[in-house]
Amino acid sequence: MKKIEVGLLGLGTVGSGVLQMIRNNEDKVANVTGSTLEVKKVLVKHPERHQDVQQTVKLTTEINDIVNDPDLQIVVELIGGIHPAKEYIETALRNHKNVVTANKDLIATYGPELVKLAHDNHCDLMYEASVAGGIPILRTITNSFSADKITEVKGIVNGTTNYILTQMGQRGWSYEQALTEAQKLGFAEADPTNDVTGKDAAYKMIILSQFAFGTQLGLNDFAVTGIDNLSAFDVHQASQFGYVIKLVGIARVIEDGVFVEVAPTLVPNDHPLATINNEYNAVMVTGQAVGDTLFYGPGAGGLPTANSVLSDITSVTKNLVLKTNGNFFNNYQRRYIPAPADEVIYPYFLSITMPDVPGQMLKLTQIMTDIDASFSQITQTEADGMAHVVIITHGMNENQLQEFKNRVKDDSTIKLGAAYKVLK
Ligand SMILES: NC(=O)C1=CN([C@@H]2O[C@H](COP(=O)(O)OP(=O)(O)OC[C@H]3O[C@@H](n4cnc5c(N)ncnc54)[C@H](OP(=O)(O)O)[C@@H]3O)[C@@H](O)[C@H]2O)C=CC1
Ligand SMILES: N[C@@H](CC=O)C(=O)O
Ligand code: NA
Repeated sequence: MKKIEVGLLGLGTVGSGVLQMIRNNEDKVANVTGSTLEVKKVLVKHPERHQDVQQTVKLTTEINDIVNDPDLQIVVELIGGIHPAKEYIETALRNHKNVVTANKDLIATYGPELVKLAHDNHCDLMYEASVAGGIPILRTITNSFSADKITEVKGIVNGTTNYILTQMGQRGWSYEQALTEAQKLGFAEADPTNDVTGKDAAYKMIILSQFAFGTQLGLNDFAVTGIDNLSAFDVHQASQFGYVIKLVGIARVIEDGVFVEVAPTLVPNDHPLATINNEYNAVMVTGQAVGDTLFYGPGAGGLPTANSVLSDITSVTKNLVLKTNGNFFNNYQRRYIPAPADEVIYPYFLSITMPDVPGQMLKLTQIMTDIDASFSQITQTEADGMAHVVIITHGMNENQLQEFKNRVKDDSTIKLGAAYKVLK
């Protein structure tokens, strides 16, 4: 049986999982692909931290040991971040090595140019693990929705923030305590800023939009809000109304355009996304023909993510056996047109502080009336002479919301704390 040699870049949470899975599932991989897999070399930064594997695999700190090794046919990039991962992948592709990566930062930012480089060199470039860790979502969209018109992809695509929100809500942990635990468990990025600010989820929505709608978005094309400013008060108020706040990514076809956003969002308690807890993710794909479908699984963690990496490695291996490498992982392409703001309509959760004096509520009601918006639910609590008013509106479009924000900004007595979309 043919042997395929693999070079691994990175031996952290995911890299260790990949090494373990290749070794533990040797027979099945051989059976499925018609070829055996061997990890020949692993690139690390701190070899002294990996003494446990030093007897069984060659560790190196020199990238050229891997990208210039003529025997290696697959390079698996699991170091993360843009640089030097980008340069390492480029060299590997130029040297005709097939590449598998879990790096959403890189694919969301430089995907098209890396895809072209792979294609020009007749190599595969696959990245199933870059979105929603262990959920096989990219291959599902590209293969199983190939003919249906996808109208919306939305979901929880960051494990760290979902873990933090769950632990804060269910166990009363502080934000810091929950984040520290998510880091210990290997869910968070090396620098968790991207997780908590929503950037990691935004990268994943960029990739999901490529697969679902063929669009090539950049981070500046849509609004991204993380959970780093989410207040415990708002979480509590939302729960009083029968909602849970989740960090949700939405990519939805509206008219001829696509609306994309990542933000804390109110999810009704009986909505499937409300039940997704801890590091688990869920992606809801709606197709014109199929209707709603839901894909659920661990969004972070070593072995679950390694499983997605292995699905790519075995696909590349099958292509090597059949000599069919060099096809696009996803080849749907369409020009991105932003959705018209007046057609992006959602109810909103508005959290407002204002002096607890006569006439204030009238002012707020007047602003809502002026912008032609209306209340669906409203509560008021008082503390220290201030009224904290929480409103759930009826559907408002983005222009109305902006007008509301402008009007509130112009009124020195009314302070808008949060404006979150509400899912139905
Ligand atoms: N963790 C998760 O749950 C998920 C992660 N991902 C993605 O997978 C990738 C890897 O993540 P993860 O395993 O968590 O990351 P880790 O931080 O756990 O591991 C990174 C590994 O890369 C090595 N490394 C980092 N920089 C360099 C460098 N310049 N040269 C050589 N080696 C380097 C480190 O070496 P050393 O150990 O010697 O320091 C380490 O072994 C990232 O792109 C991440 O976004 C995707 C889905 C889920
Ligand atoms: N840090 C990411 C890891 C997977 O992509 C997350 O928490 O989801
Ligand atoms: Na995936």
